[in-house]
Amino acid sequence: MYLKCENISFGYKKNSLVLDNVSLSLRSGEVLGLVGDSGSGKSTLCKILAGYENKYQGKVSLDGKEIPSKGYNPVQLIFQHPEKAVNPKWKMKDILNEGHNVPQEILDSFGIKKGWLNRWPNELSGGELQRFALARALGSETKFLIADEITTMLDAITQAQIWNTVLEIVKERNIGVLVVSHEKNLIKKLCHDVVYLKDVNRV
Ligand SMILES: Nc1ncnc2c1ncn2[C@@H]1O[C@H](COP(=O)(O)OP(=O)(O)OP(=O)(O)O)[C@@H](O)[C@H]1O
Repeated sequence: MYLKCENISFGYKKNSLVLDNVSLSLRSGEVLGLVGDSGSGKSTLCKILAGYENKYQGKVSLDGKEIPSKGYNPVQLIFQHPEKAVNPKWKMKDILNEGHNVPQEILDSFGIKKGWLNRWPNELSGGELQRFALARALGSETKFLIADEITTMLDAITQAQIWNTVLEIVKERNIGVLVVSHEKNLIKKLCHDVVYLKDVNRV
């Protein structure tokens, strides 16, 4: 299976492009790094790939077909700040099982403790919340994971624990992963290949 974007051009403002004719292809089971200067449009491209932004030119496809806009999205996006992706008025157990029931074995592999399920999001650390975000995103229908700086705010040990778990799961399930990071060592350690996004506004 392939997740592809072809000739993507996009700007938030008229006459000002953030992405100019960008193409990228990610196959099942591949761990691909996406690097580039700050502001070059990496997060914007992630949003386009996961269907969060629709007003672009070009084509995004999953095995040559358009990604369905309704129902479970097989392309799941995880952000740097998990607290922004959760409803602060919901308990973690409700956030976790909003779209589908997350299997106990996924909770165990991310080290999610039973007691955390009854807490509010603001009663968890960034690392704990990110484990929830990943467990939720790795539903059985997930085919691709877009990881936008997901461990940037975490200490080295937590970062390693989280990535080890993610890599184990994606390998087992043949999920393709796009890893956005500024950390060269992390990219080198995790990724089979790397693409560089050029800043269109830099000469
Ligand atoms: N919602 C938005 N509205 C207007 N401009 C935006 C919006 N989001 C991002 N931008 C602008 O688009 C450009 C690309 O931003 P984006 O976050 O995609 O870059 P990035 O490569 O992920 O950067 P970083 O590495 O710093 O996270 C930046 O100039 C940014 O200011």
